Amino acid sequence: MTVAATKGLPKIKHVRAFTVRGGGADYHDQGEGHWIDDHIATPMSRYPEYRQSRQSFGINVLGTLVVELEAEDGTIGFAVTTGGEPACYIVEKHLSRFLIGRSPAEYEKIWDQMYFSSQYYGRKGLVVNAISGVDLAIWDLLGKLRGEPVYHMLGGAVRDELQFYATGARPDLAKEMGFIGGKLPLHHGPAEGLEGMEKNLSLLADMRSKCGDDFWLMYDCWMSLDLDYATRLAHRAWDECGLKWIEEALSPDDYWGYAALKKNAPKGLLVTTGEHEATRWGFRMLMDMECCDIIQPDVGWCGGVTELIKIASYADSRGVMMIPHGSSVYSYHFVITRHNSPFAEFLMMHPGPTEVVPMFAPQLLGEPVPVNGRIRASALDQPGFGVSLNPEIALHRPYSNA
Ligand SMILES: C[C@H](O)[C@H](O)[C@@H](O)[C@@H](O)C(=O)O
Ligand SMILES: [Mg+2]
Repeated sequence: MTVAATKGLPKIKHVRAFTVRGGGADYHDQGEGHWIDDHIATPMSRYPEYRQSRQSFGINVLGTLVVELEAEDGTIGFAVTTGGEPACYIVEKHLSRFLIGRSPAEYEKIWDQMYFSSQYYGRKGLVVNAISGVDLAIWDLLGKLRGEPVYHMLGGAVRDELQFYATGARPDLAKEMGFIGGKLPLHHGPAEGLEGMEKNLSLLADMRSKCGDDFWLMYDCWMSLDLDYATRLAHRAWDECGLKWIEEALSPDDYWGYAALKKNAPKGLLVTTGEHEATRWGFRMLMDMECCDIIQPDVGWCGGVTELIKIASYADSRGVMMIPHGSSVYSYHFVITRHNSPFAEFLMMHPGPTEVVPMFAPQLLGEPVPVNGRIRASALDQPGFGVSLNPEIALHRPYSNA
C-alpha cells in the first residue's frame, strides 16, 4: 500500500456508544453464586455489610461500554470495555468531536486530543476507560481497513504462542488445564484480624498441597490491605506456601506504601500492581518509585493500545515485566509482540470455575480461549482484534452526538 493509499483511508463517519449489562467487559457483572463475588477482600471490607459481595457496594455499577466507529465505506471497528452509560456520555458528547471526519491512522493525534481535552476532569478511571474504548475501536477499524490483525501492526509476534496463568478460585483445576499458574482472590482483609490472616494462609496452603511445589500460586488483594498487613502476609505466604507474587495489595494512590512493601518483601517474592493505574505518567510513577516488579495495566482502562505502547516501552527500558490485566483479545494482540510480556492473564469467568469459557462472554463472537493454557499466535490472524459483537446481546444507546 503506497503512502498516498495510507493517507486515503476512509474517514470515520459515525461514532456510536452503547451500554450492555451482564458479564462481558464488565466481567464483575455476574449472576448469583459466582466465585468472583464470594467474600473477596476489598477496601470496602472494613464495612461488614459490604464484606460478602462486591456487587453490594457497586463493583458492577457501570456495565460495559461498546464503542462503534463506522468509516465512510461502511467498515465498522468496535471495542468493549468497562464504562457503561456515563462512559457513553463522554464518548458521544465529548470525544466524538475528535473522531468524526478523521482518519483512523491518526490515532496519535486523536489520542492526544481526547486525553488533553478531558484532562481537567479525567486523567484516570472512567474517562480514561472511555478513551481506551475509543482507542481500541480505532485499532480494530484500522486493522479491518488494512486487512491486518492488530498484532501485525504492533510489529508482529515475537513467539509462536501465548502462555497463560489463570485467575480464579481453583488453581488446582487450572494446573490440570495446562495453565502455568493460578492466582487466587484474597478473601480476608485487615478488618478480620489474625483469624482472617490464618484463613488466607490455610487456603493458600491447601492449594499448595494440591498443586505441588513448582506451580505458580499468586494472591490478588484488590487494593484491600494496609502496609503492615501486606508485609506480614507477604512474609508468611512466601515462607509457608512459596507464594509467587502478591498483587495490588494497597491503594493505587499509595505509591509510597508500594515502595516500602517492595523494599521489605522477602527476596524472591514479586510485588505486582497496576490494573487500576492509567497512562504513561501513572506507570512511570510506579516504576520510578520502585513500587513493583511487574506492572499490570489493563489495556481497556490505561489508555488503550496507543498508550500501552508507551507504557510497555518505558517498562522495557527499565527491565520491568509488563503482564497486562486480563482483557481478552485486547491484551493478547499486545503481549504476543513484546519480549517483556512473556505470558498473559486469563480470567476464569465460569462460575466455578470448573471450565474455560471466553473471558468476555457473551459479548464477543470469535473470542479465542486458551487450550492447554496456550493460544497460538495464528489464532489471532483475523483483521483488527478478530472478534465481532454478538448480535444477540441487547445494546442500549443512551445518548447521541448528532
Ligand atoms: C480476582 C480479583 O479479585 C479481580 O476480580 C480481578 O478482576 C483482577 O484483580 C485480576 O487481576 O484479574
Ligand atoms: Mg488484579
